[in-house]
Parts: sequence; C-alpha cells; structure tokens
Amino acid sequence: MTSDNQHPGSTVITGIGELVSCESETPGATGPLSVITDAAVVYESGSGRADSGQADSGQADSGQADSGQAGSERADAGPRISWIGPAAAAPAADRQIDLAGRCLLPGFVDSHTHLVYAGDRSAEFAARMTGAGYDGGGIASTVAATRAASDDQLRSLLRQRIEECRRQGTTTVEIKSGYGLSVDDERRMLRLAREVSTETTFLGGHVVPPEARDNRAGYVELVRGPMLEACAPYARWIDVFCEPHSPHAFTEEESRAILGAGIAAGLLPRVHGNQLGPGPGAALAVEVDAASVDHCTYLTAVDIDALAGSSTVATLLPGVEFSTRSPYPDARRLLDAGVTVALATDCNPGTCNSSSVPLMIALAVREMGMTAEEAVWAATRGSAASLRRQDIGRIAVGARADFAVLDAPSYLHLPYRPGVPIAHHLAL
Ligand SMILES: N=CN[C@@H](CCC(=O)O)C(=O)O
Ligand SMILES: [Zn+2]
Repeated sequence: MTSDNQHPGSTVITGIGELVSCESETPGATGPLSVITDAAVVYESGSGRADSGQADSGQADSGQADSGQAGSERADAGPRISWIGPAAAAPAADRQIDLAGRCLLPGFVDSHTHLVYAGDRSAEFAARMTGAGYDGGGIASTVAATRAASDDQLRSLLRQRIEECRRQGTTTVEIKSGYGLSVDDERRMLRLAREVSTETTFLGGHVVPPEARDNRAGYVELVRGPMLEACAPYARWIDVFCEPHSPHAFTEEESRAILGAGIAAGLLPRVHGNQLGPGPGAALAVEVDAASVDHCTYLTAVDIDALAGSSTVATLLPGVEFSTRSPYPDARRLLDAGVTVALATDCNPGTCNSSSVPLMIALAVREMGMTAEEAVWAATRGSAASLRRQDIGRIAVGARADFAVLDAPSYLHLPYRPGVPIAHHLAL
C-alpha cells in the first residue's frame, strides 16, 4: 500500500483471495466473470443512507411514498467503489479490511421475492413432496394470514427476512406485494416493502382473491384502477401472474390489461410467466418490453427466439422447481441462444421458502446446465440487468460498495459446498 492517503473517508479491502468483478459486458450473454487475484478495492463511505433497493434492514425511504417512477438508480449518498487495482499499488486509506484470502464478489441481487407475508404453508409443501400438485390455490391462505396481521407484525417478519438475506450475501432485494389483494392491503404491503427497498413491485394481479371469484372482470378493473392508484406511489414495478394453467391466475388478455394500466401510471413491467406449462407470458413480456419474465420453466423455441431478440431478461427461479418437484428450466438453451439470464430465489411461503442465493447457484449448476461462472454472473450482474440497474451486481469504479464475501478462496465453492453458509454480506 502506498503511504499518502489521497482518499479521506475511504476504506481499502486487502487480502482478497479471488476478486470476482462480474464486469463482462458481453451482449446478451453471461460471459466471463473477470476473476482477478492479488487485487485490492477502495470504497468511499457516504452518509450511510441506503436508497437503492438495498437489503439494509430498513434504512431506505422509511415510510415515504416517493414515486417509484423516479427509478432506483438516482444519486444517493451510499458508499461507492473508487479504486480497483493490484494490491501492491493500493492507495492509503482511512481504514483497512483484510479478507485473509477470502473471495470477494458483488453482493447478490435477489430480483424476485415475496417477503411481505404472514402465515405458514409447510403442510402444503409436505403434501407436494408426497405427490400433490401446485396450481397457485394455496396463495389464498397466505392472503388470509397477511390481511389478519398488523403492520408491526408484518414489519417485524419482513425485517427478519431481510436480515436473513444479508447474512447470506444478498445486498439488493426486490419485493412484491400480492398477498393483500385489496386496495388497503396491497398498499400496506408496498408501504412496508418500501421501508426496506426501492425495488418494490405492485402484484395486485397475483391471483383473483376468493371474494372476487365470481367477478374476475371486476377484480381486473379494481387492480387497474383504484388499487393501482393507491399502490403506484410505493412501487417501481408492476407484475402479473400470467398463467393459463392456473385457474387462479390471469389470462393473456387480463395480464395485458393490467400491465398496460401500470405502464400508463409510470410503473415498469415484469411478468410471472411460463411457470406451470407453455403459455403467453414470455411473449407478452417481450411485447411490453418488460425488464424480466420470471420462472420460464416451460418455454418454446419461439419464446426463446423472441427473448433473444429483446431486452427482456429471463429470470430463473430453481428453488421453485426444487420445492414443487417440477422439471428445471433449460438454462443451457437460453444461454446458447444469447438470452440474458438472471437467477433469483422467489422467496415466498408457497413455492420456495428459501432466501438463499447460494442455493440457487448450486441448483443452477447441478440441475440446469449452467457453469459456475454463468450462475454467479446470473445472480449478480444478470439480476441487476433484470432490475435495469448498472450500479449493483458488479465490482467497478462508481458502482455501489455492495459486497459478498465467502469463507472460501474461490467462487467455485458456491456450488461446490451446497448448503454450507460460506457467503455473507460484507459489513462496511
Ligand atoms: N407463481 C406465482 N407466485 C409465486 C408463488 C406464490 C405462492 O404460492 O404463495 C411464485 O412466484 O412462485
Ligand atoms: Zn414470484
């Protein structure tokens, strides 16, 4: 390290085993990870205000309904990376963090979660493990439990889950509504989610709630009208469960109508699609220039061609296939076609009650034909792309100082040591 400190308020990270920057810009592909050895990283501390979807236990926008339309990459005062280079040339800094040979990666970006809920569906999971199927019907029980919970109960559960994410190396979390399904309960979910992340998604179009089963059209109009109006101030994104194989979810026409209203209100679209069988979700996502179509368990060749020629990311959620005993999506086919692939947990009480991005990486490598490099890229840079973010998911000058550190020398240990808690958020 050089002796003159040119960076007041700075911290230098040394002793890095492998520095995984995820800096590949290969268009439409999960290219090389850019692994550097003998490197050091300097970041400048900001005011400490986390304002961009960080999994920060509650410092973001507490209670403020500042419009999601402003996007989430706006300037904020959080710590930023200011220097990366050979360890021997690292500038002096106010503080030093010595990783003693551990691997440093961008903090994981979990671009698909449903973390605001109450209740427990472990019995539904157990039934599936002995042969029961999944069609989204169990969502109603979470809606009932969530409606019955107080704000304080939901806030406490949410914050415990955010802390669980951070402990496993996740630094940005997208959070959906969708277990309220009334104007007040959807707004409440998003208001609470906005306390901990700006990557908040209005999912009034999750399923038709039990009280509206005889009036689907009326429910769609509620979602597109008063519910959207109440929720838009707390949301950046609009999502819909477009799934003809579920009687509870929405058709192509209903989904198009819901997304169209959200876009007109200034929200950015994303889609739950092609989860339970082939369907219109992926094509609709491309049609509306959605940032992401999520699940992609059943895609046709036409879907894959459409995705490859679009800016829509295919977000794969292998924890869902694991927890619903379903076939895994064909990641290899997507990657070989040039589709940008993201990996996320879908953490929710029904189809995948895991917040572990390292588990998703291990499943992607073991079950979906992804290399370790592709899987780590997909869980960082790919997930950032699915949120249309450049300031996260990479270790680069100017990016947020969001880091995951492994109790291991190499990123290869993520799939190599499944279920072992080696990944952590690096406390700054
Ligand atoms: N598919 C729709 N929604 C969630 C599951 C929600 C639930 O079953 O509670 C998902 O992404 O898998
Ligand atoms: Zn989901």
